[in-house]
Amino acid sequence: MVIVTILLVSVLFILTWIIFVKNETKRVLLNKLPGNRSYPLVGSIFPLIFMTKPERFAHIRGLTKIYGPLYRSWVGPFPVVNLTDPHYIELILNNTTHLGKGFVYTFVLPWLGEGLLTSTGEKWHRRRKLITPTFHFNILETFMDSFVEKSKLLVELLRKEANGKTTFNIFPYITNCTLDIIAETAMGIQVAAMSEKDNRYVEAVLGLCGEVSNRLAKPWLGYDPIYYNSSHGKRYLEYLSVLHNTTRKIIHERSKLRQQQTSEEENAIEDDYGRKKRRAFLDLLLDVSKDGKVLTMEEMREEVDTFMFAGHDTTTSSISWTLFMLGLHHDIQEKVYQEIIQVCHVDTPLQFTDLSELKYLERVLKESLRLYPSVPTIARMTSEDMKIDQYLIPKGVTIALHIYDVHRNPKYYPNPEKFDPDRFLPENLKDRHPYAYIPFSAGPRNCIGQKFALAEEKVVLSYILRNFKVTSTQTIDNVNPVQDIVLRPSEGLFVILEERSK
Ligand code: HEM
Repeated sequence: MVIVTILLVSVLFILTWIIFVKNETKRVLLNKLPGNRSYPLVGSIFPLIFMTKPERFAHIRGLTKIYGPLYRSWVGPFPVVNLTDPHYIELILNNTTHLGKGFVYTFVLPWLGEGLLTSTGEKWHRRRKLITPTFHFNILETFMDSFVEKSKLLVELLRKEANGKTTFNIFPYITNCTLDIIAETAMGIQVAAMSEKDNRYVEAVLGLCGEVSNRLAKPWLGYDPIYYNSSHGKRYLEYLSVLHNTTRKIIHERSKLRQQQTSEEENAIEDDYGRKKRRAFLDLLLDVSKDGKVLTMEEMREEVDTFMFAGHDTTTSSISWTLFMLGLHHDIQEKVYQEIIQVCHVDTPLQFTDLSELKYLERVLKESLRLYPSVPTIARMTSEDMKIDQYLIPKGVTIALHIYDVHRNPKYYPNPEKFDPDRFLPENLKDRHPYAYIPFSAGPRNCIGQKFALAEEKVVLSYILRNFKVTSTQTIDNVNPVQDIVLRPSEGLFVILEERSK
């Protein structure tokens, strides 16, 4: 054991030294940018090592205040340029050159492989073209039945907690609901997460995302030989096995269902429950993987993993933070409620056409995503040298785009901490910089599921808010956000629900 440790430490030093020497030119150029002091091996993120996750999140926010909207940091031996002003963000996102992702994404490669989120170059381009039609606006209408059905089930489950006095964590309820929705709409199968008590898939997503953020804060864990021999790496592999087993099972179940279908059923316009039939995202993947020419089985698994994750964890975060904010602002919640009872009829389910009428709810959702963007930071890799202001940023540098900080920049959002949905009234939008609001990123690699997300969120929130009055029992100051890929409350989001009279 001692020999293995000595060997691993020696490998670590040699690797760090090689990267250090290789990065000499980059170091000279990037050290011209403002930024905090850097140390060998750990780079400039030394303070993060001793911090809790909420402290790390708060610390990174503080760096913008100290160094401004353009600063550099060193994550171990890797350079990162950080941007928090829309003018700089536009240079990266509105550009077809820097489409590759930063080194951070390599930590999710064993899980998501080279799916749409992580792939680059020609591979990404082909996949994006292939998958885009399955999330087209026109297809959303066929998902409505599923959004409504799952929302109703969620309301029934929440009813058991809604006694007007018990405080409980609403986050897991929302997670199970969005998981059921993505499984049914995109994969065409039922995972019944809402009916299970402890869902291993959900636990594994949470655990694996947490491991990725640990790797970032402890640079020595960035080296695979060290990581996979540590307790962290071993846990990562356990989570990975649960996740891949789940997605393989999903693919298997959908294939079996398709084989059982007669050609009559296949061509039917409606399913057995009289709901409009749709071609699920997974059906498209299965069709083009038949002979392995367009996608191999493993490539299909990568996309299923990508969409299962990106399609539920982000919407969970957004719905939950919206409820949290409404639970703190009862006046705004009341306005949303009034709109919902105007638009939605008691006896008939919410219709797709109703969604565009829920204008105030939409502004509330947008404002919540401004303050609590589900993905607080994204990254790109420069694929050629570029200039930002007077600084030359060389090829091969990770650019971190801090969406969270852009959205709280007082230059674009006066009194930025204030929850004010009217910031999204058309008259207040017209003069705002187009890259000052980017919860779904922007440009060619923007979120493919953003219309899906907004439609789903409106339905789920309408059903919850029509049935219950929500009160948050945490404050903004003690809710402690953390970034485990997605923005999460460190301990959960605690609320009291009170049943509304029908
Ligand atoms: C509130 C909900 C959501 C938010 C805030 C959100 C946000 C984002 C962001 C910021 C990106 C850019 C990531 C990057 O550059 O690394 C992204 C990409 C992506 N999102 Fe979403 N997302 C949401 C919901 C969804 C849903 C529901 C799906 C699928 C059904 C989805 C699928 C994807 C995929 C596949 C990509 C990669 C696109 C590409 O690179 O071509 N997202 N999303």
